[in-house]
Order: sequence, then structure tokens, then C-alpha cells
Amino acid sequence: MNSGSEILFRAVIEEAGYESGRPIVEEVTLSVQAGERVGLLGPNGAGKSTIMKGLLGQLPHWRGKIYWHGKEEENGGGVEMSSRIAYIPEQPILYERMTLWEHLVLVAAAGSIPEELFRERAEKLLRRFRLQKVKHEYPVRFSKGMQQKVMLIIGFLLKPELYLVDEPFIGLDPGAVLELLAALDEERSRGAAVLLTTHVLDSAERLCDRFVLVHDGGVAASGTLAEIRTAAGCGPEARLFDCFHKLTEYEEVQS
Ligand SMILES: Nc1ncnc2c1ncn2[C@@H]1O[C@H](COP(=O)(O)OP(=O)(O)OP(=O)(O)O)[C@@H](O)[C@H]1O
Repeated sequence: MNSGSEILFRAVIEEAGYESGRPIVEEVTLSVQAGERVGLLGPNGAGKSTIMKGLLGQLPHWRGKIYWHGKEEENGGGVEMSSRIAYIPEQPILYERMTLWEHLVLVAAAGSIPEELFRERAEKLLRRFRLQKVKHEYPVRFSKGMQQKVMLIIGFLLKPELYLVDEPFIGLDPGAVLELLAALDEERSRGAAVLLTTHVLDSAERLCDRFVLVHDGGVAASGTLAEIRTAAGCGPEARLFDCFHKLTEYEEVQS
């Protein structure tokens, strides 16, 4: 495993949202080391997807700074899909008139992956996620879980430095989850990092090295599980689920 002491990616979000003067997220800082996995957690509507969109440069309103390997990006939140970053969305984004293989060819061309390397990676990923038999079919007609696997294959094909993964655990069958975890392990060994959002806290606890807990558009707590336990006032055996509950719903409990 990569020791991951280098900070690969850092985002300092001053404010971000959809309309001028109505920020959804304020004062959120995220950093991810090489080889590290960070869980971006929070209740429904906390601002996780908004943060992801901001990091991808897809928000109309954004004020903040992005750093790669310690160097500030000129275009702020405009980190583009490139060899450095792969976004694996929760809702699959697919073209109606293209087969699965044609999707992969398009991604390989956009990512400038040489032909031979592309074929090798694509065939391996299709076998891994059990889609090799349907590679010449149209993914818009696939089941939801199969479409999610297409998104995973597209992400892994790019071999980026950082994966942004939105809710990877819901919709995949148990075999596919195991393959996803194995693929992420392989990627970690080459230094690739992961920033993921999920509501499946048991999986997040097992998978992630650190957590950023977002609540009401700001950071309620961040750090390792031990640090999150301290922030939540929980004991050393507490599960992430219990800490999450304490940090996000205490107002309701007290009233
Ligand atoms: N396109 C949009 N235009 C305006 N407001 C939006 C838009 N998308 C989300 N919001 C608002 O931003 C806030 C945060 O939403 P966001 O989708 O970031 O939450 P989330 O933490 O990802 O939630 P969930 O766990 O339910 O996916 C919500 O109040 C939501 O209504």
C-alpha cells in the first residue's frame, strides 16, 4: 500500500451553490492524500452532491480554491474530467444509440488511452464486472445495477489519480460490491485516491481512512474514526453510525 503522505488534492470551498446570494455549502475544506480514501458523509440534503459538482466545475456559483499536488489550479472549481480525475455518478449517464463497447471507445479516445492498453483494460474490467457478454448491447436497456457497473468500468478505464464516487454501494449485487472493493484496493496500491459519498456507513467505516461529515452545508466533524468519535463524544468502540447520529441529530434529541 502507498503510504500516501503527499496531499494529492485539496479543495477550499468558501461558498458554492446554484443561485447567487444563496450558498448551499460554506467554508468546507477537503484534502485527500495519494492512496487515501475519504468518505464524504452527511444526511439527505446536507450538500454532498453539491460539493462533488463544485469539485467538477459544474456549479453556477462557486468561490474557492483547488490544489493538485500543492499547486493551485488556475480555473478554481473547474477541475475537468481528465487523466487526473474520474467521476462515477450515482445516476448513470449513458447515450441512447451507443453500445457498451462504443461508450468505452469514446472514453478511451477522450482520455487518450492507447489502443492496445485500452483493449487490455476494457476486457479485464468487462470480465471483472461480468458484462463481457453484453458489450455489444445498448446500456440504456440494462438493469439499474448493470448501468452502475458501466459507470464503474468507465471510471476504472481512465486510471485517474482521484476517483470521485457518488453512492457506490446501493444497487450493486454483493459480488459486484466485492469486485468494486478489490478494484479500489488495486488502485490504492498505485497511489490513486478516492473521495466517496455514501449512506451505507458500515461500508464507509471499513473502506475509508478518513471522513468528512457535512451537515447543513458545513463541516460538522472530520478526521479518522478515532477523531470522529472524540468530536461526537462517543467511546472508543462506537461505530461510525452512532457518531454520525450524534453529530447530525443532536438538536432534535435535545428539543
Ligand atoms: N439543482 C439544484 N438547484 C437548486 N438547489 C439544489 C439543486 N440541487 C440540490 N439543491 C439543494 O441543495 C441542498 C443540498 O443538496 P445535495 O444534493 O447537495 O445534498 P446531498 O447531501 O447530496 O443529499 P442526499 O444525501 O439526499 O443525496 C438541498 O437543499 C437541495 O435542495
